[in-house]
Amino acid sequence: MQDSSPRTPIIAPSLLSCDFTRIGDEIRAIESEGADWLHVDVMDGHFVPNMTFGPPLVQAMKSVATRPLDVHLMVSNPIAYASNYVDAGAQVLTYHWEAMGSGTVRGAKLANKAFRDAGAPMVGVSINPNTPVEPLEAILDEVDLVLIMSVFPGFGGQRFMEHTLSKTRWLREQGFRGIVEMDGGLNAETLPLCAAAGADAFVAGSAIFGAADRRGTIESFRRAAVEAMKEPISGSGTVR
Ligand SMILES: O=C(CO)[C@H](O)[C@H](O)COP(=O)(O)O
Ligand SMILES: [Fe+2]
Repeated sequence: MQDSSPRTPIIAPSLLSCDFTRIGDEIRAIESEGADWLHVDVMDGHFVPNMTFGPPLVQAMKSVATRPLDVHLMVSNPIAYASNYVDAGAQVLTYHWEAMGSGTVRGAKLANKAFRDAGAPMVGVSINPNTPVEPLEAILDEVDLVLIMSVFPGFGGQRFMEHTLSKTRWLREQGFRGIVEMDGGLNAETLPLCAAAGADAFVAGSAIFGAADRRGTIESFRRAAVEAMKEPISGSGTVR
């Protein structure tokens, strides 16, 4: 089944690439430059080899943000921290499939329930580039968003992995009506491929915060996504 409802692009700059010494100013600026969501990469030094934002810092971000905080938990025990991040202000709270019982339907169902019970306004599940998407079929009716990682999680500035596009297409082929978000290596060349494959939320860190003209970059990303979304979902675009 194909979903033919119109999709609206969500551009989500990743704060991982902002200037941490001026994070409040960076949030205000990127919102005024057109960000729809603020993507917040939470890393625990265990699930991924990097560490970033704890709940107090996310709460501080929330105190200046007017746009939804899209919190991507790259942590080994997401259930233990769900209520902390909801209380801190996460609007979208996403865990990793691989973190739950090494990737099981039972584990994911536990996380979905725990996140709902914690009061998460939107619940998301994410998969790494080497994790198959098909097992998620059993939980698609329980989540608001699926985040397809197009790089291995842990660091910004990596190269987009083209094979991940087929997972986005597969989700739409199943008739998944929630948000499909892609994250990692998105830029002017790769973002339209994600949109054409069926994604509607686009995370970009280095391509936005590293741009001389952030407003123009966000605008051009949005235009490219709108254009790509006009076509039926198909094809397997190539990346040079
Ligand atoms: O989840 C992430 C890394 O684990 C980031 O959201 C992602 O890497 C964004 O950075 P860039 O756009 O520079 O690839
Ligand atoms: Fe992320």
